[in-house]
Amino acid sequence: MSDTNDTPGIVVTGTSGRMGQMLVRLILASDRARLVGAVERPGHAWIGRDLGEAMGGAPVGVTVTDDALAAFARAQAVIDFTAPAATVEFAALAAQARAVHVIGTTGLEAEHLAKIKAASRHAVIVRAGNMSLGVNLLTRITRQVAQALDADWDIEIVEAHHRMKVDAPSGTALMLGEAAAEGRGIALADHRDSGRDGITGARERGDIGFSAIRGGDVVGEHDVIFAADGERIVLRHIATDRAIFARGALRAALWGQDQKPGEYDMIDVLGL
Ligand SMILES: NC(=O)C1=CN([C@@H]2O[C@H](COP(=O)(O)OP(=O)(O)OC[C@H]3O[C@@H](n4cnc5c(N)ncnc54)[C@H](OP(=O)(O)O)[C@@H]3O)[C@@H](O)[C@H]2O)C=CC1
Ligand SMILES: O=C(O)C1=N[C@H](C(=O)O)C[C@H](O)C1
Repeated sequence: MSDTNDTPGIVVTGTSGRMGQMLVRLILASDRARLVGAVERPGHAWIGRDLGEAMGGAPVGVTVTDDALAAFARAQAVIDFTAPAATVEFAALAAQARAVHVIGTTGLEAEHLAKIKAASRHAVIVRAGNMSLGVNLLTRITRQVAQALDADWDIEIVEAHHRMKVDAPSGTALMLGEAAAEGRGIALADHRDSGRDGITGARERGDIGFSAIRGGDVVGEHDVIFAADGERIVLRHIATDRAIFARGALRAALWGQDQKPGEYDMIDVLGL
């Protein structure tokens, strides 16, 4: 049963996480959406508590639950920055509840993506490895530059993130790699070179290389390097505040209200 208030009701999953807390604050401050649910995994210390109090502030009237389906059934959208196994489960439940599912989770593999695609037959899913305007614009620029240059220009993607990040290459790096491959007219899967270590041999012409740095509290930095003999082009995005991802996700949740079931990305949302 849906809530009757005019603005879309939103459930945030993984509310105790870095992105979860950022999303909660953004939605509570928004006059375009309402927070109607907060989901954590069974056994989490926040279950049964008021979300605001669990976050160390004033009560907000939303009790943290592990019953995702019941929460989703009261919502028009679910914003989900958690982990691959949880996201696949949430995709099926959001589809059952006919709620828009905004997926920011990265590290998704083919088996996860297939299940998300299946769920998108019944509901709107917006998924992107990076929800910021800047990075999505950078994917467009990357595609354009890759299209203009031939394989004499080696493409390398270097990313840096905080010490707690669990997946590599980052979702953003893969988005940028896909954009470069598209511009060059090749399949990334056939030319991806990540995790160099030891006697690797010389670089394969036409490959797209990935390197990952992990340390400190880096929010997210990405360089797309086009390196030729005698010159180099570097396209760079630096995130200094996770609010850019949260704002993009909320925008996607609102945009998704008017769409037909299917799988979308931030390029669709932003109209880039
Ligand atoms: N697309 C984008 O723009 C961005 C994507 N991300 C991605 O979002 C994801 C989360 O990042 P971040 O917030 O930094 O990570 P955190 O580890 O801080 O947060 C993840 C949260 O999800 C929770 N969670 C995991 N499994 C479940 C479950 N089954 N049910 C409910 N909650 C669950 C975790 O709880 P617990 O601690 O109990 O495991 C945790 O609270 C990552 O994949 C990251 O790469 C991050 C920023 C931007
Ligand atoms: O885990 C993070 O923090 C981030 N993850 C996303 C990614 O994998 O690219 C987006 C952003 O860079 C922050």
